[in-house]
Amino acid sequence: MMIDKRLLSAVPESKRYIAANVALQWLALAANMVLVTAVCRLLTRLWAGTALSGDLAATAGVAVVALAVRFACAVGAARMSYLSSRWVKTRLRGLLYEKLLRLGTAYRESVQTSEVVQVAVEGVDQLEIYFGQYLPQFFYAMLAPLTLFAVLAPIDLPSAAVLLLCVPLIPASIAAVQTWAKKLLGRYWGQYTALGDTFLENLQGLTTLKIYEADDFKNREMNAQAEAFRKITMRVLTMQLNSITIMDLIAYGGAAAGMILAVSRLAAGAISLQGCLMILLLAADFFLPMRLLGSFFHVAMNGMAASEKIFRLLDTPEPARGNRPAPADCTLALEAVDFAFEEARPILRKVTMQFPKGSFTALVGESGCGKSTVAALLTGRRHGQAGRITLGGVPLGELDEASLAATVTYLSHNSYLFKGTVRDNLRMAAPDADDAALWKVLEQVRLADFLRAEQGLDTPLQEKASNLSGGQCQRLALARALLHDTPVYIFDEATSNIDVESENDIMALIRTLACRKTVILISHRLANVTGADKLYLLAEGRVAEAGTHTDLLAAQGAYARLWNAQQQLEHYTGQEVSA
Ligand SMILES: Nc1ncnc2c1ncn2[C@@H]1O[C@H](COP(=O)(O)OP(=O)(O)OP(=O)(O)O)[C@@H](O)[C@H]1O
Repeated sequence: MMIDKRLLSAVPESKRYIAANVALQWLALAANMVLVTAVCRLLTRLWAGTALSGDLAATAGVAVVALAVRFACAVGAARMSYLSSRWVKTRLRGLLYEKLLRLGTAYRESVQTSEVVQVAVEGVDQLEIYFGQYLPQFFYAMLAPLTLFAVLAPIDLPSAAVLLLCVPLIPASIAAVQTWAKKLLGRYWGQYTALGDTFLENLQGLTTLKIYEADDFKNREMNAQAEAFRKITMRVLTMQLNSITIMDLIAYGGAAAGMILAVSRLAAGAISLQGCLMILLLAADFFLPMRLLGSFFHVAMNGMAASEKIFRLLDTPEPARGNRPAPADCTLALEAVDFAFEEARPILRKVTMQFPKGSFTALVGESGCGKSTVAALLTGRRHGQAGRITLGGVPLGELDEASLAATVTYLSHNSYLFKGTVRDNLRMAAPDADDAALWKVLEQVRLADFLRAEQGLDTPLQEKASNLSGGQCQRLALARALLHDTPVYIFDEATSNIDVESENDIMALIRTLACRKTVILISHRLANVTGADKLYLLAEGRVAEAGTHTDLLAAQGAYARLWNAQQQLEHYTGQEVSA
């Protein structure tokens, strides 16, 4: 009940540090008992007037040694706590990291980024106390009263028995609140991650909120959420404080009961003065370890609530992953694929498409018709609910993920550029590429002149390359994609959000690339796709039309209507500009 076996077995290395910690605390207790015995003997002799001249020096010597041992044990136990905590952090964060890697590119299908951050940082920190302090204290709190009982029982069995029997009242009081506390802490963690989620989102979207003057509204919304979190935090603290007060009452009450009994036994002449003094001085030690355990317990419970989240993440089903290498024939195909984010709202229905090796295919259709979803399926970031998605006839699920990544490069309009230098960002696509190769792709995307005027390949980039323009970011992302040099490229609206000059440059590069690679181009602008070997028009989750630009125009269907509408618009805009 108070020890989570799965948690313990997740970090097996911590067991020996916990054992050493308990042993050191026990040694400190033994030193304390020796000290108390020596002091009590001296006091008794002084009281009786039988003290010898060397008694004081001998007791002082014992005291110095005992205190030195206690100090060394305390330092050692703290070191063991630290080592155990260090293992917990390393191991659990390692497990979480490996899990995310195994979930692969599809990880966001099952977990939210902010939850991963909170669980891996704060959640694991909570477990540091569970392993470093709570677990050693749990075992020591069992051992200490039994040891004291073994020492005091021969002196006076009734007093020692009363003290021992009162000790379990502390864990009993903890158990009484445990079920309730568990529920409360579960809710506390739920609200904590939800608040973190909102905070992260609002922080990322702060500029947008300012532009629309919606920051005040979001502020109130977050205040309400923070207030709810404050309330539940106060409830957790109240619960912990109340429980600590109850434990204190039991601890001091129990010790007092034992002491009163010992004094009355002394008055009745049933025990010696030295025995009575020993019981008086050691009575509190029966309860202190259990009392300390009680105070760690609430932190440990918090850690256990966090561990549920950790295990939920670790238990997230992983997509079936094979280990077959990508075949030489890099023809991609979708056969009768169904896909839905929510069951009630199908996005793709029985979609069949072929992207033969070396071909140039375009996906077009109205916004929201599922073009990017097809791209996500082809790159393994999403998984279809029915049908087959294959590369060279091999289902994607059977392919080794690295091999798929080495075959297909995906470039969207918001590819991630990392903080660092231009070289760092390019090198992640080709770690062995030399500077000449990097400059070559930068020339191709027409970014070289700009970078030469800056600091060349060492030009620093801020987070998300916020110190570059939209067109420059897009060109740099394209340079990185070209450097990756895979047989298949998927461009998903790679020219949206940028100026006409950049768009023309990038489109020219994509067309050149299409002469030697398999290219799949998703574009809302039909003028960009007229040269494609085949066009697929998606509508309402189905392939509505397929063929070359000329075929589809001749068919006079939805594509032709879309084409005419866009032509009219571009012609009209052109006239407006020239007028
Ligand atoms: N993570 C998601 N959860 C739920 N629904 C989603 C999610 N992502 C996309 N959708 C929905 O799936 C549908 C298809 O989205 P998709 O991004 O594939 O469209 P698209 O054709 O690429 O659109 P656009 O041209 O505007 O980029 C949309 O209706 C969208 O609302």
